[in-house]
Amino acid sequence: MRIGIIGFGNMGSAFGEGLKKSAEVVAFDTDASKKEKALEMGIGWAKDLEFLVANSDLLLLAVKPKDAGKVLENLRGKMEGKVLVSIVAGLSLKKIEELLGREKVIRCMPNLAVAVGKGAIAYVCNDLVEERDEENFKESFSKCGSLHKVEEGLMDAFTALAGSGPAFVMKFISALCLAGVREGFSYQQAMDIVLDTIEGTVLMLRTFGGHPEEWISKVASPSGTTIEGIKVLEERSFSGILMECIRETTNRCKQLG
Ligand SMILES: NC(=O)C1=CN([C@@H]2O[C@H](COP(=O)(O)OP(=O)(O)OC[C@H]3O[C@@H](n4cnc5c(N)ncnc54)[C@H](O)[C@@H]3O)[C@@H](O)[C@H]2O)C=CC1
Ligand SMILES: O=C(O)[C@@H]1CCC=N1
Repeated sequence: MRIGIIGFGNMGSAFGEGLKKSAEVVAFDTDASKKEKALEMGIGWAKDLEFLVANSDLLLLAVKPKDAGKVLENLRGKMEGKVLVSIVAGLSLKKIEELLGREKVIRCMPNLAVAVGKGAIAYVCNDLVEERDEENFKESFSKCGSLHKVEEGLMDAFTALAGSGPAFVMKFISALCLAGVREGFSYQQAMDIVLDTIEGTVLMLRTFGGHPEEWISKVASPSGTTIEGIKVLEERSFSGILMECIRETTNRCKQLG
């Protein structure tokens, strides 16, 4: 399988790391300075878009929303039945087909954790994508994280929860680290403690299952320490704030469409 990455920025290069494990990967970017990083990663470099398309079986569109339209118009009539996978936030299958023409398209929403093979990746196929196309997609992209086939109507919410998710998790981690510093740890000590606690908590939930609120009751001893912290989170509407965060992120994604 030969995969051509259009746009070798944050996401294009992150995907390159995972996709090269099971496919021959070539990249193209209008910013030639990205070439060095691609070659260092063992990824080929195409001198132009036409060369990339001619030497790929599947194309990954990894440019910003503002740049996607002109790329798709440049690809029009050149796909030769190949699959286009778009990770552009808010860009619907319908809009892609308006720009590209009636071609095989998979709308995909990953997150940056594809860089370490632990991405959360949603996808939806248009009606022209055949079973073998989807299998080829899953074979390569499953090397970059967990795949979630979703209805296109949930893609904007997935973008908010998972696509933007690493930024919200990093904000949570940063706040806990600062809290640790406030109590007397160095920042590095606090980060080590926080990351161990989050990693252990995730593993506990994935290993034993159950509902997060059940786990909170296992940790919060009667009249103990934890419940004082939970009280602050409830009083300051921690859950409500996160719901609004995801709602506004989802709405912005809809606006991009
Ligand atoms: N950053 C993230 O965590 C996520 C981003 N996305 C989506 O991925 C897409 C890319 O995002 P990033 O990688 O963060 O952006 P980026 O700005 O880091 O990378 C985009 C790359 O596209 C290149 N480019 C621009 N016009 C081009 C053209 N005509 N032909 C070839 N290359 C061109 C730019 O030079 C740049 O290197 C966006 O549509 C974004 O919505 C999706 C999920 C997560
Ligand atoms: O912030 C953005 O628009 C992109 C899409 C999802 C994550 N980053």
